[in-house]
Amino acid sequence: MVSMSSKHKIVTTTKKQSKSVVKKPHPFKRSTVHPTARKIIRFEETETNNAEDDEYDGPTNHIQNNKQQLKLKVQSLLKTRKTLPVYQNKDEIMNHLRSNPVTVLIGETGSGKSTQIPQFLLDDLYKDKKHGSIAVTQPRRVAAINLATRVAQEFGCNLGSTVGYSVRFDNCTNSKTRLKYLTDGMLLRELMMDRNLKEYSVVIIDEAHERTVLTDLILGFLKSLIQGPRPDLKIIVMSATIQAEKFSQFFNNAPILFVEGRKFRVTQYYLKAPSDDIVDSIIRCCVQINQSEQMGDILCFLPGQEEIDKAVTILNKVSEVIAKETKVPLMIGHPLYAALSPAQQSLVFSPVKGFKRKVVFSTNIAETSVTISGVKFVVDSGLRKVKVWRHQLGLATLLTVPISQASAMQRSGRAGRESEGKCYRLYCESDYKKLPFETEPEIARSDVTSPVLMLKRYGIKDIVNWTWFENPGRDSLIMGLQELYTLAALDDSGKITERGKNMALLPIQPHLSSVLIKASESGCLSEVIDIVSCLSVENLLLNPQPEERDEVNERRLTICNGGKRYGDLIMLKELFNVYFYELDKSSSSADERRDWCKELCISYRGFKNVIKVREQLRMYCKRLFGKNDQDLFIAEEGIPKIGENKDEISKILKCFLTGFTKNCAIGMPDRSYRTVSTGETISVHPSSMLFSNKSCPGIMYTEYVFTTKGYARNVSRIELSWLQEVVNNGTAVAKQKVSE
Ligand SMILES: Nc1ncnc2c1ncn2[C@@H]1O[C@H](COP(=O)(O)OP(=O)(O)OP(=O)(O)O)[C@@H](O)[C@H]1O
Repeated sequence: MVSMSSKHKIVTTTKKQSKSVVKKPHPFKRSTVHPTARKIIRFEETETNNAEDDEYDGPTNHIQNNKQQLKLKVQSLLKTRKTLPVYQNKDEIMNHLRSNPVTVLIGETGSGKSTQIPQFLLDDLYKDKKHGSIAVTQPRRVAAINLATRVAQEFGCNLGSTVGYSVRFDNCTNSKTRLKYLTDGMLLRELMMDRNLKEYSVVIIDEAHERTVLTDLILGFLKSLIQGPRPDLKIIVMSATIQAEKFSQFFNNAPILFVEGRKFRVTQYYLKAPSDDIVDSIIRCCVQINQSEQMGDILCFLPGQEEIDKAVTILNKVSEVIAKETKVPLMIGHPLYAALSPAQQSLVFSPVKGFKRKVVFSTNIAETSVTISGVKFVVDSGLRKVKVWRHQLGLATLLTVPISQASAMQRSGRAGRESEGKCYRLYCESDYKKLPFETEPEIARSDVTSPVLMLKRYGIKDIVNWTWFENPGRDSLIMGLQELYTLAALDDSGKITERGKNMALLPIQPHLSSVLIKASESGCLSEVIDIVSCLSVENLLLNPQPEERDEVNERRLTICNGGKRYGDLIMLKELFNVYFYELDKSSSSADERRDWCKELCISYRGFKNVIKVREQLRMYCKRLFGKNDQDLFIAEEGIPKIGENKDEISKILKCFLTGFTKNCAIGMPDRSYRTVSTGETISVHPSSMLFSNKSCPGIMYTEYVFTTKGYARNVSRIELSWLQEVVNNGTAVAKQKVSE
């Protein structure tokens, strides 16, 4: 059914049939794990369309190679497409989109918004021989890649030709691409290069309800574009939940189009009593599903990498034993989180063969837009990790918090993509009702330094009164401006400097960008790129089990002479050198490298990612700083022994100090550390090389975590004179930029 918001008349309706669901006793109830789980929500089901297959009405001239194969795939997928509520209402939807410059489109999960609407628009572009392309933004890279892959198949082209994607460090498009799925960060980057987005005739903001900082920023930019230089740009804001009014009001009461109906029902089950060990509960739930349910894969949502890695290890061990003893499918656990390489992430999409059941343990990166073919069951811990920025202190804290109801719906929606599904919520129904309805917009709890830099790069003078979708507040903006001034990205009059412009073009946070820029001036770019690459990969160094910690630290210390004295940044460089120069470049086998990583409790996959990020950063730096290979690779003659070179180390650490001046603490006579920004006491995290070194005059850290108290992570030893030198230099740079 397609209808306009209550303010508007209903355009058209198709028949909808509500089926009552017969309540059968469910094995979940008999479980030793969740004896009290019960079914409480029924989902309505829309009537499926049994219409005859039409001829595919898309253009045919885009099919280039392997034509026959692509065509066969198109035809088979067309059958599925036609059952989607969005496809069934194609004409009404397209009439509406054609006649409105901005539309807010609301549809249930799985109704076909993300895959179908862009294709209808693409057909229109071809039919009407129009110029321009279509951009579809996604909050996450996994979703962008997954959708582009699927849509290329449905459309009948090779991925990266007519349909492609662009995510950080991976661009799969060519000059013929007309439909591009891209992360919102990439669209913002394009905006920095092409102010009016000339390339596009349509921009679709998908999953707008996620309200990431970057989505909010794009909404603001789009509004100023259609009110200014691009009145012709068509904008579609797509969302699965009911924040519709807010989006509509922002775009001067743009019409809201509701596409009702989901294809498959998902039944929810709740616990009667809350569980306190979420990993244990999730494993038990999987075992129970495996024993009592029909074939079908399982998707589990956990808050973070640590819980996921633990769950994968336990499940794979348990599963082997159970499968030997009883006649149940062998469960194969797979992790899915942002820090994995794209190749590792893509493994979760491969089907498992034989009498096996795939169990994917994911963070919320699989929560929206992603379809993992074969998944019939979702198990939801109800938790997620968020970074909360305390702008008064200039510190970010990582917290595990309950999700919103909207997130819970999205998560359960992943079970009903190809057939009816079941969602097991590992919390009580009463707790579900207490959850906030929507996820709090990220901008309300984030550091806005990076967004402010983008706005400045774009030429916005009055940041406070810009077309914010949600204004982050004066205090937060002023903190962002101050931070940029400290980084010499802005001059005294608040204008962006050349340094600031370069910082905005690098695909990393402003603090790290400023470190790279300083390194390019100091002649240690190559070394600093290596360290920044390590820092850009989440959880490269894994947390050893408490009983192994001393042993692992001892092993790390043996390799890292410099790290022992100067801390974690130098240790990263030393580890990188061994991995890259001694293992990766020599003929060491993958197994040898894996074993080396295991001994030191380092993520092997993480290191492979580091190498890729490093390549990309080198490319950016070459372009930006006009460095040639010799400048960049000068340190590579022989195996650099960074730990023995004091001057080199101080040069490197001073570069980091330019980006992290605020993240420093001074050693006190009682051997505690006090932060330079607020005077608070801060402790060195036990995971740091400097944990038991109590004699540093000062420390610099790239991360702050708050658990029972404030901890500095990624800690380096600094001399207080360096701090003075860097602060003085910073002021001099700012002054010089003003006089220029
Ligand atoms: N990679 C895929 N593999 C198998 N089926 C897929 C895939 N991608 C999409 N589909 C099918 O197309 C349907 C519509 O997907 P689409 O992403 O367009 O829905 P949506 O309305 O955008 O939902 P959501 O907002 O939850 O992502 C899915 O329910 C599924 O049946």
